[in-house]
Parts: sequence; structure tokens; C-alpha cells
Amino acid sequence: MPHFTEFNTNPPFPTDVPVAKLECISLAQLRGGNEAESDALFDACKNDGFFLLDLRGDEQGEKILSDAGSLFDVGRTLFDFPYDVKMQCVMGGARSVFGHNLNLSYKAVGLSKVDAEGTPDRCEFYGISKDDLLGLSAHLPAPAIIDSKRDLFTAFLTANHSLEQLVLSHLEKHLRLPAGALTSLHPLDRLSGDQVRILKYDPQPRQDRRTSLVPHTDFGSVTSLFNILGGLQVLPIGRQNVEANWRYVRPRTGCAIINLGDSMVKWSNGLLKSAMHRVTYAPGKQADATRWSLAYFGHAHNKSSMKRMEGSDVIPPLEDGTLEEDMTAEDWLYVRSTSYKQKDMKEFERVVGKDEPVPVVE
Ligand SMILES: O=C(O)CCC(=O)C(=O)O
Ligand SMILES: [Fe+2]
Repeated sequence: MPHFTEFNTNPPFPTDVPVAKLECISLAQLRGGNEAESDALFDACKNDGFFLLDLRGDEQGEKILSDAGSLFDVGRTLFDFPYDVKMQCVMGGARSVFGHNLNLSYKAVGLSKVDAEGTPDRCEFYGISKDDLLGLSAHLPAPAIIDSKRDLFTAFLTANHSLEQLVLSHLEKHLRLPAGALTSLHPLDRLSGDQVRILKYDPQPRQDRRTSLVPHTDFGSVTSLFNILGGLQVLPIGRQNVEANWRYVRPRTGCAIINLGDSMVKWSNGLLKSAMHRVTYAPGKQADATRWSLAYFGHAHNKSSMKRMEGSDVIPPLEDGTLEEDMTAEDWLYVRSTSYKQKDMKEFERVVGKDEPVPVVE
């Protein structure tokens, strides 16, 4: 059984690049009721919007690691298919059925942009939605390798969804929200934007290395990421978007990288954070290897309200005179993913509901 341990077969992450200092939280300790671990999770969500979750020593965690290894193998087979085979799953109604034009099943290299000048990305990915996997929506046309691995995708999706539930239950407790305030917005059996995505970044030419995936924040609730090579970078909360401030997220054996999306910021009126991140070429000797990444994006069910959560004395009140639009999670995802535009990469200004959309990820 393949395991998510390719750390051993790739060049090591270098020691001379700037690395984000992120909490590493033990899933086993968290599940076991360790208060300090739960406090560390809350601090990480308030300060960084990112943390590492050590999945080792936990039965479900170990299974996720093993399934992540198998999904990387699926990615290797899938992305070796000819371009037109992969493009078949962009067609066949995928655009209209699977949300909107940015939630493509397959995104070819160069379709998104990494900056306001329109520089093409250097990343290809394939995503499959929870609703498709669980039969809540149409089963979209997919290459045979994907259809033959639906059980694996489903197991990985549901296990990551249950990690999301665990994280949300700890946040509910720290935010002193009524039990279920967050978790009940994320049921498996209602339509939502949840998806599993496999991403591939080919090594870049030595003379021409640059950002491969646009700086962005995730839009949803909780994302789990599985990386082997470096290349993911985060802009620490509160830092200006200038080159010197970006930090690598160093992948660690046995760990998922967890980050919060913008929905958490919205519900908590800014108390919880979602950090800007991007992908660049892998650092040091890793730059010559293909970079694989695997993600689970957790979202609230489509009809959830995106308003600041009521019933907590920890969540800051709205500023006097603020009127909140009562948007659903479905509209939130649509508006956020189709209408934010990069005017100036230094500020990464977001314009909601104006102008032509610039394709970005998620
Ligand atoms: O490839 C990665 O490590 C990050 C991908 C990512 O941030 C995303 O797809 O939202
Ligand atoms: Fe992301």
C-alpha cells in the first residue's frame, strides 16, 4: 500500500530559505481532549490562519495519509493522459452543472493568471466535488482512472470532512458559540462547494522560474493540503504583500497543512484569519522534481448564511452602522470566485461584483 512518505525519495527541503513558523498540532492529542493542543489550534486560527496537523498515531489520520499516497498515484496516471482526454472532463456540461466556470473538473496549465499582467499559471489540476462523489448531483464525465477510483476519492473526502468537523467543533467551543453553530453548517448530505483536488506543477526551466499559482485566500471554511515538496508560500497575517515578506510552508512527514478560508473570517467578524498563499517553484534541489499537491476544500452547505455568527461574546461586534448583506454560501462562493480581480498585486485588491472576472483558482 503506497504511503504518503515520498519525503525519503525526494531531495530534502533546504535549510536556507525563509520558513513560516506554524503550530504543529497533534490529531491524536486533539482527539484525546488535550486542552493545550486545543488552545494551540485556536491561537493558530486567530494568528496565522494556517497550521500543521500531525496525523500520525491516529487511526483515521493514518488512513488519510495512506489514501493521500494512493491519490498521488492516481494523479500520476491521470496527468499523463493526452491533453484532449483530460479536456473531455471540462466539457460535457461541467461548467454549468459543477458550479461555475472556475470549478472546472480539469484546469489545464496556463488557464489561470498569476498576476495583473496576465502571466499564465504553471499548474494543472483536477477536482471532483463531494456532491458528485456522494450522488447529490450529476455524475460528471470523467476519465476512466477517476471513475475507477471513486471509492478512494470518497474515503479521502469523507475523512477530511470529519477532520474539518473536528476543527470546527474546537473553534465553536473557543468562540463560545452554541454547539453545532459551525459544524451543522457543514453536513455531508447537503449540496456544498466541497471538493478534492489533485494538483501538478512541472519543474520549471532553470533560467525561468517564477510563481506558478496566483496569490489567493481560499474562499471556503477549512482546507487540508498534502504536500511533499516545498513551493507553497504564505504571507503572514498583517504583513504587506512585498516579496521579502513571503514565507515557505515547510511540508512535514505525516502532517497535513490546514488553512482557514474566508468564510471563517466572515462568520467570526475577522477574529479568525485566512492567510494569503501562493505556489512558487520548489526551493533548492527540489526545484528539479515534479511537485504534487492534494487538497480537500471544505465549504458550508449552499443555503448557509454568511452573516457574522450570533450568540458569541468572543466574536467582535459589527461596527456601528454596518449592514450585512444576507448572502448564502452558494452565492458567496460564486461571487468570490468569479468577481475578484487583481488590480495591483502589491495590494491584491479585491473588487466584488464589478468588471470582467479574471480566472483565479477555486
Ligand atoms: O498546491 C498547493 O500546495 C496549494 C494549492 C492551493 O492553495 C489551492 O489550490 O487553493
Ligand atoms: Fe489555496
